[in-house]
Amino acid sequence: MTESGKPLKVAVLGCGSVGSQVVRLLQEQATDLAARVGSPVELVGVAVRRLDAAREVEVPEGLLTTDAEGLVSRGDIDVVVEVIGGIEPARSLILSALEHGASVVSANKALLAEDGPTLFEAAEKAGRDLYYEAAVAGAIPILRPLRESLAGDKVTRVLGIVNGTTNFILDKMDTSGAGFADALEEAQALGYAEADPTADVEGFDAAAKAAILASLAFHTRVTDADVYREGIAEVSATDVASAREMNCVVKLLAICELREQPDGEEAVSVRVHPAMIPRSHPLASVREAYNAVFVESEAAGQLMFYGPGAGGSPTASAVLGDLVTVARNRRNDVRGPGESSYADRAVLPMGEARTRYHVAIDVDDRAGVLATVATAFAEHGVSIRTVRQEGRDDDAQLVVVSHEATDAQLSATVAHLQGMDSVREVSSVMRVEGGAE
Ligand SMILES: NC(=O)C1=CN([C@@H]2O[C@H](COP(=O)(O)OP(=O)(O)OC[C@H]3O[C@@H](n4cnc5c(N)ncnc54)[C@H](O)[C@@H]3O)[C@@H](O)[C@H]2O)C=CC1
Ligand SMILES: N[C@@H](CC=O)C(=O)O
Ligand code: NA
Repeated sequence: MTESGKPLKVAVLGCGSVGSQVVRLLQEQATDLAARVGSPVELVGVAVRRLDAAREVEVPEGLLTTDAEGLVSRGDIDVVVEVIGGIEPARSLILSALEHGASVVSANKALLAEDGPTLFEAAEKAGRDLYYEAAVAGAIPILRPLRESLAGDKVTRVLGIVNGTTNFILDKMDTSGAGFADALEEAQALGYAEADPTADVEGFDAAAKAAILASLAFHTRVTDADVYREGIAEVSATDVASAREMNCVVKLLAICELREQPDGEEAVSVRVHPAMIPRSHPLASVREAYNAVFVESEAAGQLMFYGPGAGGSPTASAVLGDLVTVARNRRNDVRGPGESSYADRAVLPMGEARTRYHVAIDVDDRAGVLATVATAFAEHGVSIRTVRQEGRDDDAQLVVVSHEATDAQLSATVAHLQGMDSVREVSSVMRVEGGAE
């Protein structure tokens, strides 16, 4: 056991947006952190790519190094904070830190979603902690509640707005009627969206977070490769207006569900895509670049976690929370809860996901067309909840909202519709989530 009073040594890898704020908080909160941990928390090294780069924080003399591997393998480091991002060298550095006896705190959703099990097994073998609260929804405490507070309950569903950039864009489209391209431009001008917004806009960032959420919620291993993903680039101003007419709003959702199979086994379904949700749903009120995660569990019912999902300082708050936890554990020579994957559940293909659908179909405006469209839905077992028709000279648009069906049933229906003479185009298909059937 580390003696009371003996400093716990912390190394930070990366001094960018998050790392600089971690370094700042470690310095500014040193007295409180020592009191909370029970020993001083001493920053002993900060690995950077370039010593002469401009930084948002002043790093004390002699702590900067470009030799990250040398820092994590010193052998006397208690906690390594990895805020470099990306797969390599972050993975090798975390593995080396664990092998050399350090516990690890990381914000690296991409790495945890792609190769979490390798890291969890290394932490287990080393008898050290690996915590990553900042990796999902930034400052919002969601991973610890799933791992610890809800450990005695059964989580059945997690619905998350876990990407601030796309939420900002969709919110702009909803409030101003802007198209996707204009809203993206505004997000970039305000610094929310990166110059290359692919990871956010195409849903890769949210899919990584969905994999991490599903793994913790359902005690099983889910990687980003298991997650069905669609981004928001195809969401049109018309889709957003259509949602508005139904008193809904379009959000990019990470949806993790526990599904009972016909054989009684439970499997998981994990998907990220734009969806309409009723304006009365708590997630509909999540505006601008905020994040929120809505959790449904058997005993607790419905819970909502809300706050800033990104930004250097909010993300550093989550990193520091983990740091205090693992530092306390080091001081007491114990480990906190590690990976829980005992349930070993299958991940269902997207075709087996069940939800409702909003389908806009451009058709010839003549007698019998509505009946043939309804027949196409019926033939694939998709029950229609409502139909609305808007006439335009000799053509019309039918807007069909279905009851729950599988994605495979809906895809077959759309293919059928597209082959019909009276159908000019299936102009939009959007899933509808978060409401009563
Ligand atoms: N910025 C945010 O709002 C959030 C970030 N995260 C995660 O936090 C991590 C860090 O993100 P940011 O700080 O935004 O990125 P950033 O790009 O601002 O900072 C990363 C820093 O690591 C440095 N670096 C890269 N390779 C290095 C190496 N081999 N040795 C030493 N330093 C190296 C870079 O020079 C850069 O300064 C990522 O995993 C990201 O996904 C998570 C939640 C929110
Ligand atoms: N790019 C992400 C920030 C980090 O998780 C977002 O827009 O939410
Ligand atoms: Na978080």
